[in-house]
Amino acid sequence: MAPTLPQAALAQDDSLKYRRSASPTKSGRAEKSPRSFGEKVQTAVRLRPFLNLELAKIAQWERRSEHSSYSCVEMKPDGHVTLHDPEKPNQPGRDFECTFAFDSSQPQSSQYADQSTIFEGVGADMVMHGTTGYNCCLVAYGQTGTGKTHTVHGDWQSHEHRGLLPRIAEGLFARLGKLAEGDTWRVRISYVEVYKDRLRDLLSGTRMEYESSPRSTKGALGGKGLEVRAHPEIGVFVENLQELPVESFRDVARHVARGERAKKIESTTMNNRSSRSHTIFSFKVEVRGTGHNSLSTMQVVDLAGRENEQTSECKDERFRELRFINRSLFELANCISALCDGNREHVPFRNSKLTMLLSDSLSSNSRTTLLATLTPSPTGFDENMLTCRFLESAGVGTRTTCSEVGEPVCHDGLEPLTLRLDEDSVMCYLPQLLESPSSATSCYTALAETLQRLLATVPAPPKDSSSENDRAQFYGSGSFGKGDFRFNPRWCLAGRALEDENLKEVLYLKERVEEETLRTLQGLPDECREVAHGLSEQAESLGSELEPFFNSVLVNFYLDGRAQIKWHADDENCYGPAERIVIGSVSLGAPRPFELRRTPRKGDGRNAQERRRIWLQPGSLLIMAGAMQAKWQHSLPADPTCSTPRINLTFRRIVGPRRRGEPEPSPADDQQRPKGERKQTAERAPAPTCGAGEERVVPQKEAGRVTTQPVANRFAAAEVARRLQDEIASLKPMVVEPNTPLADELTLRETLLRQFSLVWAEDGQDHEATDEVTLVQGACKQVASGLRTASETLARLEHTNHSASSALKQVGAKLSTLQRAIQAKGGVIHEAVSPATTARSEHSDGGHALRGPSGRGNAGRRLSEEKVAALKLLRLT
Ligand SMILES: Nc1ncnc2c1ncn2[C@@H]1O[C@H](COP(=O)(O)OP(=O)(O)OP(=O)(O)O)[C@@H](O)[C@H]1O
Ligand SMILES: O=C(O)CCC(=O)C(=O)O
Ligand SMILES: [Fe+2]
Repeated sequence: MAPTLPQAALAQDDSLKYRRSASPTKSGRAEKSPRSFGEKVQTAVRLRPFLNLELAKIAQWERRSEHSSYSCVEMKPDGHVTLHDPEKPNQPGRDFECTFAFDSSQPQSSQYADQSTIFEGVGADMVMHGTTGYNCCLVAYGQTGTGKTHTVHGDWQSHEHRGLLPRIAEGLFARLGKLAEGDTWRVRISYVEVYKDRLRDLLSGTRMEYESSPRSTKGALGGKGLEVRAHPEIGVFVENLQELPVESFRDVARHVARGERAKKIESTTMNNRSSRSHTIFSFKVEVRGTGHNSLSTMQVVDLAGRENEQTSECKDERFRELRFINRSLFELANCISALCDGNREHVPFRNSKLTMLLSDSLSSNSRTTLLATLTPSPTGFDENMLTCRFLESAGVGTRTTCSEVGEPVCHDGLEPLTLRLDEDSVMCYLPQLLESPSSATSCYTALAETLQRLLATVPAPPKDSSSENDRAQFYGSGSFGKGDFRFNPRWCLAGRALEDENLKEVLYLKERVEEETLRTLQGLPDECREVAHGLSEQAESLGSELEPFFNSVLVNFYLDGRAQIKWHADDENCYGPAERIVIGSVSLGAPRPFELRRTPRKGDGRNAQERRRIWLQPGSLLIMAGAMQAKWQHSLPADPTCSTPRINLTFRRIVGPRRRGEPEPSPADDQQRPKGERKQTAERAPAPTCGAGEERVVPQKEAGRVTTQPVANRFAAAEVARRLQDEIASLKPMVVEPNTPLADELTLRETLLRQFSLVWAEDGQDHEATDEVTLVQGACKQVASGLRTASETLARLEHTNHSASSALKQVGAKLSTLQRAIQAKGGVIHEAVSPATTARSEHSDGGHALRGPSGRGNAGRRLSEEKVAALKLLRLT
């Protein structure tokens, strides 16, 4: 049965097109061409049948009639695959397109793709390319137990059940046998295993054990150490790896059988013969003929299977292996993202042995096939989604990740780490803040439950995967009073009312973080303590009973690996001088990488930056101290291999608001930053701001109790506008007739939105820095009229409507900034609607309006009770 091919692939002889685009060099190595990665990569998906264990599970569901249809994957013609979320049976499913979609789920079906179908689809081409001087590479990728090894190897002994590799070997020798008379050929093979980021030669013939040190270059006892090297002429190679000459399929089979015995295979709950290592099998094919010589490499890669670290039942050594597997797959995904992003100069191949080994195949003009394996089991839906997204990212390639340059120093061990980043910046990492991994899990579960409950009360985020969705999707901040904690969820600037929450998990974590931060900072080596000036003094105040050291926390909720936070520093003025900010960051849920780079300076080349990466484990504590926020930036990059949520809590100390007279960063300052920096910084989830527009000096003690702070920045503006727009969009279909209550509400919200746009449009301008009093006046008038309309809107909307009142609070914050700005420039604040004035009006509770120096104001306008109430509210902020 032929594989299902998209029309595009049928329309042309793709192999011919490929051949024309790159010619083999004299040395046989294909030249680099401008061909983009997405173009030279083909993607294939193979769906395996249900396994007995899975069928048993389905039998259980059937009894409880929970599921009406079983397979979560639908294979369609033309390379289309649809994944159905078993939890949402009424939704249409998510479509993916690839070059080949092989359906091996039902052996009886006429569509059934057996081993020979797979070879015809993706293997035969490789043989053709390999014997005509082109490099090619096939990478089998997928969740553990989905059939990668079955597809790559199958049963070598059986003609019918042989997998791709034996079929490629067969095809290769068959083709070489048909070369013209006089042509000669030579084939050498190698077989290397990457286990826990260490290499082993599977053909070396010795029964090998790994050395204990992961950094050792000696991969095996009894054999020479293997190391990946890069050579400008010959490319990437493995030093000391054997390349054995072979002349027939039988030779290859014999060597592979021996290698397979040495391979790291263990039984896990997901697969009783699970590959715990990645293996790369290479054929080097040299052909010498009259008029042409060629040399090419064909690689067949059987990756170890990805598995969810949160749900995995793997323990001890199996779990440690799993972490290495997932990390290296993350690096592979990162490289593929970088390759797809045509603008990226650097691909982070050096971050793992696996990616280094594949770098030539992926980056030179080699033909790459990514073959992903899927399970039909509904329990595998999430993992299938990740697998398909991985393929999609290779095909579409718009994702950007942040680990593009430099050589990060990685830390993913379990031992504590203290890094003196430079003369006065220190970072300490404790992989386990809580007593045990299980207490981290239960803390995560409890907190996640509350956050999910809060999320359920606000509008869902937009479905698209636009850049808006690319950062932490939910955040909140809170502060600590005496023995309690108030949390303000902030996913909901224009959403429904949310009760403040006293999250006891946060209180508990805070106690642990303070204790550990104190201990860690006091225990720093002298030279670190001294250079990180202010640390000892700060550490002392940690012990004070009167005042907690950390008086605020920012909570980020990352739904899955797509949510990310781009490069930034937590250097808002409210934390005090950037040279001495201490932040304690707790991670719960999915492990994610965290990256550091020096704050870019003007003129820095893209590769100039020093970088670090550490993996933040669930239950870990990262302390950033000294001048770190002044000299370094951090980011939490997207992780295409992560499907589960993560919660991060950064405990901070707010020491006061933006200092008096200090201007907001002007667009001119912004221009000094390297390109690309501005947008990223603006887009990050805001820290618990102390009110960018607010100048009231908050006494230190009071700072701990400030719970609601206006978020006066462009991010918030965009967010408000977007939320309102979303709401309007969701209301529109419901409005059947004009003059209905819903239609009225819609109109009101639209008005509110317009007002916001006006108000916030001003936000990018630096009112304080300019001498243009008129500018301030203009803005002031806008705000006043925005306030008026918003108040009227509030009056007509439900009194308790949180969206309107929180929106008003922000308008209010803006208003008071402008009031002060006008005063500073000699303008006149006209308390036009003083209590005395309003006493003459029907609703005489007081209120005020604002006038610019021109004297034209809103005096005398009657204010409704609601508006007055709203204004009172505003004055509290
Ligand atoms: N297409 C298929 N037809 C029949 N059985 C299959 C198919 N694919 C996989 N299987 C069976 O599923 C089980 C798991 O397959 P396999 O070991 O190849 O998975 P894997 O993806 O390599 O797993 P890991 O990553 O853990 O090594 C095996 O018992 C295998 O025989
Ligand atoms: O999630 C993290 O680990 C980092 C969060 C962060 O940097 C921030 O919120 O400022
Ligand atoms: Fe941060």
